[in-house]
Amino acid sequence: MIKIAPSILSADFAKLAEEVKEVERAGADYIHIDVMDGHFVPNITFGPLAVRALRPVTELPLDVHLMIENPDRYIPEFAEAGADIITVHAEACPHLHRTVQLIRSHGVKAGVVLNPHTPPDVLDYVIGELDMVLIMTVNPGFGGQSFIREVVPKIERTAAMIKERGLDTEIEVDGGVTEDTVAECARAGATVFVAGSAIFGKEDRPAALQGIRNAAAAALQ
Ligand SMILES: O=C(CO)[C@H](O)[C@H](O)COP(=O)(O)O
Repeated sequence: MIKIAPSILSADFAKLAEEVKEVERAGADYIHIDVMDGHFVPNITFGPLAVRALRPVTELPLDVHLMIENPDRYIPEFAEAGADIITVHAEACPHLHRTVQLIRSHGVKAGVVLNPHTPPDVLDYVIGELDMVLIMTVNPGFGGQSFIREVVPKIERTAAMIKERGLDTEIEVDGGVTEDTVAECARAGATVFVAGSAIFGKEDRPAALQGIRNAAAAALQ
């Protein structure tokens, strides 16, 4: 099952609702919202108010990626704003298990994000609590960066860990995902593909989204 999660970081912020509706009509599975605080990453984007504003715009799950320090401070607000999935960076959470429990206590799906340099071993004692693992294939902070191919074996290792334990945790990949790079991620075991510039940077968004989905599907045949 292949899921496509357009990242609104590359959308036109002046017409965000229309952009979200367009990718929903085009068959997107999740709306990926990149929350950046200017501390954990050097960029600033959306807060809970943006999630709240987008909630009535779409029926799709809102996949909220927190690239922030001290996420525990804001998880309740993002949950109340309408997030369906909240992912937090392992690198930002000294008490990762507690943070995951906090997300789940709000009835929201929980995920952990790994930066390109972070080994999957950090998931060892928490993976059973996770709905999603998000593997970054760029250093977080900006859209439009080049795919870091060295990360692909980490997708394979994570997929093997999930399979060995009989879990159904989703593996999402984020960063530089295009028609050209999605195949190797799919073959490695990823099932959810975040794409920002490869969708919103294109004139024909439905064709771009379908192109990524087709390339992932073809890789699995
Ligand atoms: O988390 C992210 C960056 O930190 C993003 O989701 C990223 O914006 C994806 O964009 P692109 O597909 O253009 O690489």
